[in-house]
Amino acid sequence: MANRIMKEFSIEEVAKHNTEGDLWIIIDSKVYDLSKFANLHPGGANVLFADSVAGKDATQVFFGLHRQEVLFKPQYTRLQIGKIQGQEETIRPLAPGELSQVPYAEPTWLSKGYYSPYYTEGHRKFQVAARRFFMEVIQPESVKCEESGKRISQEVVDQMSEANIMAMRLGPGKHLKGRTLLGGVVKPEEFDYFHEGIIHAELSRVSSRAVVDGLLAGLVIGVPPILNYGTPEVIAKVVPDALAGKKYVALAISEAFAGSDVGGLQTTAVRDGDYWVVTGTKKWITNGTFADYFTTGCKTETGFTVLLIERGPGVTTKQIKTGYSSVAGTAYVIFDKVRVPVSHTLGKVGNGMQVILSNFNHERWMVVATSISAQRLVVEECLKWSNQRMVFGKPLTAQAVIRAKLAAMISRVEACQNWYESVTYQMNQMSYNEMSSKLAGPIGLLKQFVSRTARETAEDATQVFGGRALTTTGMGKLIENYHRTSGFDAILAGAEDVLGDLGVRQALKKMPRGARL
Ligand code: HEM
Repeated sequence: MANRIMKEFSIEEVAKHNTEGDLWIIIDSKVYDLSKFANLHPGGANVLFADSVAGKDATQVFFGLHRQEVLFKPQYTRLQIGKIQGQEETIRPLAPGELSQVPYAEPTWLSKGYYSPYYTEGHRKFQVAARRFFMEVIQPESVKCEESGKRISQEVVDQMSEANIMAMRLGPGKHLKGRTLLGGVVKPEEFDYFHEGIIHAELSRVSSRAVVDGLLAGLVIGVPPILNYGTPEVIAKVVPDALAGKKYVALAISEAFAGSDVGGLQTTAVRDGDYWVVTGTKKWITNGTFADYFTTGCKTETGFTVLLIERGPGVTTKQIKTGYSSVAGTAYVIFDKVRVPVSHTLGKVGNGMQVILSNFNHERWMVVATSISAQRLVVEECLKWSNQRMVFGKPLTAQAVIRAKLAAMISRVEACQNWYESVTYQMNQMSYNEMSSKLAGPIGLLKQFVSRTARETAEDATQVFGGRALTTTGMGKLIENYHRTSGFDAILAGAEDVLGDLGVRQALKKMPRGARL
């Protein structure tokens, strides 16, 4: 539309076209001819013939009922026949990479005029490139997959692997060596956890909760145990293909018998010469429906052991219907006497708990990063909506009760963000082992806090949006999705209460023996 030369009309001229069969309206300085469209309008024809709409400037009423993206759909863009003389549009979508100017819609470090002790100009450049990539490549795919429930397309996986998104989602480390990250905007040796957090945040900003998981979250949690505990042969066989998007990996720990209680698992692996024979079931396995490899927690004679199981004879996966879209590929996995080479043992036999626990920190921190970004988007949606929505002749923000909800939402997301940044800074300074011993507790507490505030914000946002928050399409569609799925973060990667308890138990272990009042 920007390239088309627009005819200019006066307000008086538009006003003459106000009848059935000859209907024009103005939205944000643009003139639309709805004469033929009226009978196709999803909201019905008669609402368009109202005196306050037909031939008039309908900007306010339009934005009380539609998201701006409606106007940018090609079939509706075509309805524009010109613009009003002397007026310019004020409402436009953000360009790829552009920051939102809505207060609190971006973290402080991205807000003009504010400072950060953690983020550098390099992080900022990286963020711009990441936002552009996620808006251009991932957002359209997210909308498509969320609707169809189909897994992410191979074309998008290929683009992600070309930009090395999957490799970056695993965090800093040797696996980045020699890779060109997002077109070279950051060098592998400079890449830190703040960079990685940006990837998670930008992904979550453009994707529904299910798509965040569908975009290969299984790999993010399933590959680190291979990288950290696999033999060089196993790493060479699996990791390059996984990071190139040619093979898919899932982490298979939880079972119907045991979720956060890893000690209660019942999948068994019994030695038979150079093989393990694995029998058991796994539940809630993200990306499991399409995974080629399963990083699997098993009970062995001498304790808990992690094995890498390749899809093959004896491995069956079934899709589980969940409260979010099947794009995440959540699976029930059955291992029926599966023969697994002993060389596919990750770490020492009986030492599986360490393999899994050390991985949990990164997974939980990632959930925190994605969850905060989603929460922030909800704050932005609520600020915009309550500002534009007119009730009893005033914006919704004229109601003190709405402002109080906004205050609570903003405070929660800012608290989460600041705690997250402080933990991320610690991660940047610590070795992997140091992180395991010093940050398991704080990350558990942080995740508990973030998933709780997420659900409180989901409740508040639903009240702010009212009935619109109950439908999967239209004004409140993001809020509906968030309200339905924000609880996932309170369960996946460790149940909220268990994580809070972990944090306290870790603190109690470190209490000085002589601590007294
Ligand atoms: C270019 C002009 C317009 C287009 C392309 C358009 C398009 C649409 C679309 C696609 C929907 C389905 C819901 C959604 O996706 O948001 C819708 C719903 C609706 N539209 Fe329009 N519309 C236009 C103008 C108007 C105007 C001026 C009014 C003024 C009364 C209006 C009233 C409604 C109503 C009442 C609904 C139902 C909303 C709901 O279910 O919550 N539309 N419109």
